[in-house]
Parts: sequence; C-alpha cells; structure tokens
Amino acid sequence: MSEAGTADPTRRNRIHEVWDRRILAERTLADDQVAALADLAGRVRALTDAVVHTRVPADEIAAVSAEVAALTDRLSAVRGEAPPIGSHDGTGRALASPVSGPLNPIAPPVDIEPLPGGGARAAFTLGGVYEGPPTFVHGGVSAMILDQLLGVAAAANGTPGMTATLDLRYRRPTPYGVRLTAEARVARVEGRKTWVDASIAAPDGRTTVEATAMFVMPAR
Ligand SMILES: CCCCCCCCCC(=O)SCCNC(=O)CCNC(=O)[C@H](O)C(C)(C)COP(=O)(O)OP(=O)(O)OC[C@H]1O[C@@H](n2cnc3c(N)ncnc32)[C@H](O)[C@@H]1OP(=O)(O)O
Repeated sequence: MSEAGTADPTRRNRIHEVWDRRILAERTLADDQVAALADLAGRVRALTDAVVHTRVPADEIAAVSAEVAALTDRLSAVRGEAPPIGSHDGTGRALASPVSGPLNPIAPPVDIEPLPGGGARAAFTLGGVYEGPPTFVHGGVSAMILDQLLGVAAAANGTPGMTATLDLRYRRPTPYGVRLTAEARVARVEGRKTWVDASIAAPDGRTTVEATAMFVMPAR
C-alpha cells in the first residue's frame, strides 16, 4: 500500500474498517463453539487444580502428561491468531479475559457485575491454585482481580480507560477456599482520567485488600 494511498483520510478509514471487520470475524466464535469451550475451560481448570494437588506416583503423572500433550495437539489442529473477543452475556465480561473470561482456563473465573452509576461487584471463591503465602491468596492474584473490577466500574460509569496507576493496600491475608466479595466505586472524573476505589472482603466482612486505580482514556 503506497503512502499516497493512505493520505486520503476517508480511504484510510475505509481500510481500517475492513481490517476491523476481518479481525473481528477471525476472533468471533460460533455459539456452539462458545458453549463447548466454556465446558472445556471448566474441565481444564479442574485439571489444573488436580495438577497442583495430586500425590499420584511419577509414572502415573508421566502417563497423564502424554495424554494431555495429545489433547493439546488435537486442539491446535486449527488455531486462531489471537484469543476470541466479544462480550459473553452483555455484562462486559470478555470471553477470554484472564480474570473473568469463561473461556479462559487461567481465569478463576470471577463473575463481575457492573453497577449503574459507576460501580461493580463480584463474589468468587479461589482455590489452592492461587496460593501465595501458605493457605492464603497470592497478592498478585488479588491485584489482578481488583484491576479488572476497577476497570469494569470505570466502564460502567461511561468513562472506560487503560489502567494508568494501581495502588494496593494489603490489610490482612486473603483466605482461599471461602467465598470472597469485592466492590468498586468511581470516586471522581477529571477530563480523560477516572479514579476508582475497590476492596475485597473475607466472609467475616473484614477488608483484606483495598485498591485505588486511575484509568486514562487514551488520546488516540
Ligand atoms: C467492560 C470492559 C472492562 C475492561 C476492564 C479492563 C481492566 C484491565 C485494564 C488493564 O489491564 S489495562 C493494561 C495496563 N495498562 C496499560 O498498559 C496502560 C499503558 N499506558 C498507556 O497506554 C498510556 O500511557 C495511557 C493510555 C495510560 C495514557 O496515554 P495518553 O497518551 O492517552 O496519555 P497522556 O500522556 O496524554 O496523559 C494524559 C494525562 O494522564 C496522565 N497520565 C498518563 N499516564 C499516567 C500514569 N501512568 N500515571 C499517572 N498519570 C498518567 C498524564 O500525566 C496526563 O495528565 P494531565 O492531563 O494532568 O497532564
């Protein structure tokens, strides 16, 4: 494509529209694929949990490992260039989000509900797969969940953006294997910047982690 060919902004916009449609088409799955992959992702989550907790002998681990390699080959027979995109159920939950994506086996997944007027809440239970200090959730996992929750709240406020800053205050260790709750609320908006506060609470209602993030809507 020549420089002269893209100098015309109308033509450039048309080229981008064609590319956007191609990328979207390549990353969009059929409904039956989404349902089947959600089921598969759940089973892979269970497999991951079994991997970190198993105590079977080494030869049995090796046999399972060979079977998993064969399954990976079968799935890789037809590969997309990137993960699928799109909203799963209208809640802003991206299909392959590493935090809330039902199709992503590394996502817990956390079910995040956007709240009108710039908020979001979530309830979730993390397993031993997410252990950091013994019997407690890894701090980076809490940060990841809060980043997503804060981002959904900013989007629910009509002021989405990229995370520019994320401040965390770890007040108490976060337990796993129990139901945790989290909430986020937009604190203020200035131009392209949105500040959001959030926290995670243990079942006794006590806050374990607090976070504040600033989201910036990119200039471009
Ligand atoms: C429903 C969907 C929900 C989805 C939820 C998703 C949640 C997950 C979100 C993420 O994980 S995002 C990935 C992690 N973040 C990034 O990778 C961001 C990388 N940085 C950038 O892309 C850009 O630096 C950024 C968009 C943040 C800003 O670029 P711009 O070129 O638009 O900003 P610019 O430099 O014009 O600055 C605008 C203002 O913001 C300020 N600013 C920008 N970046 C900042 C920063 N990092 N810290 C503090 N201030 C910052 C900057 O000083 C300035 O302030 P003033 O207007 O007062 O002068």
